[in-house]
Amino acid sequence: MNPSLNVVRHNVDSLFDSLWEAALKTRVAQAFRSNLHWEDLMKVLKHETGMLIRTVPYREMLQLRDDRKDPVKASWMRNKGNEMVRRGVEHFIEAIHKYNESITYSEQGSEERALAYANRSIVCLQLRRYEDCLTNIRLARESNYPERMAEKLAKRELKARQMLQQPNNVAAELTEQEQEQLVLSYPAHENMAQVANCLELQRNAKYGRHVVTNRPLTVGDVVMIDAPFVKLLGDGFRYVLCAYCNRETPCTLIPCEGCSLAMYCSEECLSKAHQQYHRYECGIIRELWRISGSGPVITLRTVALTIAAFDYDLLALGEHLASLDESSVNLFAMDWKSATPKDNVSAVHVLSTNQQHRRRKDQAYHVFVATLLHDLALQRTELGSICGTNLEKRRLLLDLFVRYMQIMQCNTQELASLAYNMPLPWYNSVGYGTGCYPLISMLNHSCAPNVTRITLPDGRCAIVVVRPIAAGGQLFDFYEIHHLHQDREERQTSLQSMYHFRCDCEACLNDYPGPEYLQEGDIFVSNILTEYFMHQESIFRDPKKAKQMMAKLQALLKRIAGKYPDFEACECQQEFVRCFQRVYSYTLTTTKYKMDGNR
Ligand SMILES: C[S@@+](CC[C@H](N)C(=O)[O-])C[C@H]1O[C@@H](n2cnc3c(N)ncnc32)[C@H](O)[C@@H]1O
Repeated sequence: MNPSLNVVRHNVDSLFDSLWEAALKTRVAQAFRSNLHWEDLMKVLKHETGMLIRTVPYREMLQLRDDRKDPVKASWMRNKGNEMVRRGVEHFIEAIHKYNESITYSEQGSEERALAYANRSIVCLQLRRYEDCLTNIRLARESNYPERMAEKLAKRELKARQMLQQPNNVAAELTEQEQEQLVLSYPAHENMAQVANCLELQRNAKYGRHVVTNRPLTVGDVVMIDAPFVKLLGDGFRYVLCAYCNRETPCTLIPCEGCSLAMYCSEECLSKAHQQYHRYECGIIRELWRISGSGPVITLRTVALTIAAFDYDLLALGEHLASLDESSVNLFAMDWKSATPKDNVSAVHVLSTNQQHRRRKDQAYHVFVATLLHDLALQRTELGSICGTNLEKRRLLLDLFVRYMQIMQCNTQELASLAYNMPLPWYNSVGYGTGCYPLISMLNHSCAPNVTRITLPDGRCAIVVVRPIAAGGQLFDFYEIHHLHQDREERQTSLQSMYHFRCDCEACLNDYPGPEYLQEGDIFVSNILTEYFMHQESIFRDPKKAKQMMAKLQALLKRIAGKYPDFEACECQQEFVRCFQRVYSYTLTTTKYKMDGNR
C-alpha cells in the first residue's frame, strides 16, 4: 500500500484510482485470469474490495464528517444573506439562498432559525410576496423568535396584511403557473395508460430491447408519458425547489431536522420523503454528494425505495428477486394499471446493467463505490438497524448497491425545465435533477434522434416525435449527446464509456454537422423562423403565443423534416422543442428574477 494515501485528501474517484494502482489492479487481474463466470468474478471483486477497504482509513482520506446542525454556520450564512439585501446590493434571490442555507444548518426551535425565517420575511416583502412574508413570520414565531424583537415582526406582519388588502396589489411573478395538460396522441395500450398502443417492444442482438412503431408517426405526436421510479434534485437547486415534489418555492422552504441538506415545500412533502426514502439517506446524503456526486446518491435512494416497497423486509425482497426470471419480465406486457410497488421494483431491477460489456476497471470501480456506500449506510443510516448483524441481509444490500449503481449509470435521464438565461433574453433548458423512468429506459440512442423527452411539471416525462418515423421504424432518444452539441469523436468516446456501445447512428455514419453548424445571423428560407427569432422574447413571455408559434413550427417541421440535417430543419426542430417545453414543461422563475435585478 502506498503510504502517501494517508495524507492526501481524496474524493471517491481519486481514492479509487490510487487504490487501483496500488493494489486492486493486480488482485483483479488475478481473478480475471482464472476465467471465472462473471457472477463468481463479481463475488471475488466484492470480497477483494471489502478486504481492501477494511485496511484503508478511507474516512480520514475522504475527510468524512457527520452531518450535524451547526449554529455557527447558520449564523454565518444568515449574515451573508444580510449582506445581499443591503441597499445598493439588493440581490434578493441570492439572499433567499443564503437564508435557506442558514435555516438548514440551524437547530430546531433555535433563535438562529427564527432569525433566518424573519430575515427571509423581509425579502419576501421586498419581492411583494406578502403571503410568503406572513408564512415566514409564522415560522419565525413558532421557532422561538426573541421577545425583544417581537415588535419588528408585528410591524412587518401588519404591512404585509395591508398590502394584501390593496386592490391593485400586483401578484409577484414567482407564482404558480397554469400549465397545459399533455395527453397521448393515440389510444393507450390496454395494460399501459402511459404508452400509445402503436408502440411495441422488440429485442435483437444489436440493440437489445428497443421500441418500434407499427404505424407512421408524425412531428409533434406524443407517444409515451412515463412516471419516474426515483428522482433526485440537482445539487444546485436545493435552496430553490422542494426536494420531494420539485415545486419552485424558495421563499417558504422548510428543512429536514436530521440533515443540513434537504428542504421541502411543506410538512406533507417532508414526511412523505422521510417515509419513502430519506430516512435511509439522511445521515450520509451531504457527504455522499460531496465525495462522489449524484450517482451513489440516486443509487442509495433507489435501494431505499426498493426496500420500502417490501415493507422493509429485506429477506422477502431477496426471495422476490431470487425468484424473478429476468428474461421473462417484459415491461410492455406488464399490467401497469394494477401494478403494485413490488411490480415497479421488478421493472427497475431488469433494466440494463451492461454488466457483460464493462471493463475490469469499470466493474471494480462500481464495486468499490458500492462497498463504501454499503459501509456508510450500515453505520450511519436506518439501514444499519434493518440489517443488524444478519449476513444474508448485509450481502443482499451490497448486491443491490452494485447492481443499481450500474443500472442508474445507463438508465437515468435529466429532469429539465426552462429557465431565463441571460445575457440573451432567452429561455433555455436547464437540468434540475435526474430520474429513472422504466418504460422510457427501453428507448435506444441516436445522435440525430427522432423523439425528444419533455419533463412535465409533475415530474412525469413525455416522449414527443421530432422527425417522422415510418411504420416499423425504431424510436431513438438521445442520451444528452447530440450531433449539434458535440463532434463525432467526442460523442463516440462518451457513449462507449457511459453506455458501452459503439454508436453507428445516421449522424455518426454520415458525419452530420457539429456544434458550429447553427450560428447566429443565419438566413432562413422560411419566414416562420425569421418571425420566431424576431419576436422570441415576447413569445416566451406568453405561453399562449408560445403555443401558436409551436403549431407554426410544427407545421414547418413536418414540411421540411425530410431535408434533415439541412440547417433550417435542425434549427426548426430545436425551436419547436423549446416552444413545446414552454407550453407543457416547467419554467423556473427564480433565475429570471435574478436577472431582472430581483424585482
Ligand atoms: C437505456 S438502455 C436502452 C434499452 C436497452 N437496449 C435494453 O435492452 O435495456 C441503454 C443501453 O442500451 C444500449 N443501446 C442504446 N442505444 C444503442 C444503440 N444505438 N446501439 C446499440 N446499443 C444501444 C446500450 O447498451 C445502452 O447502455
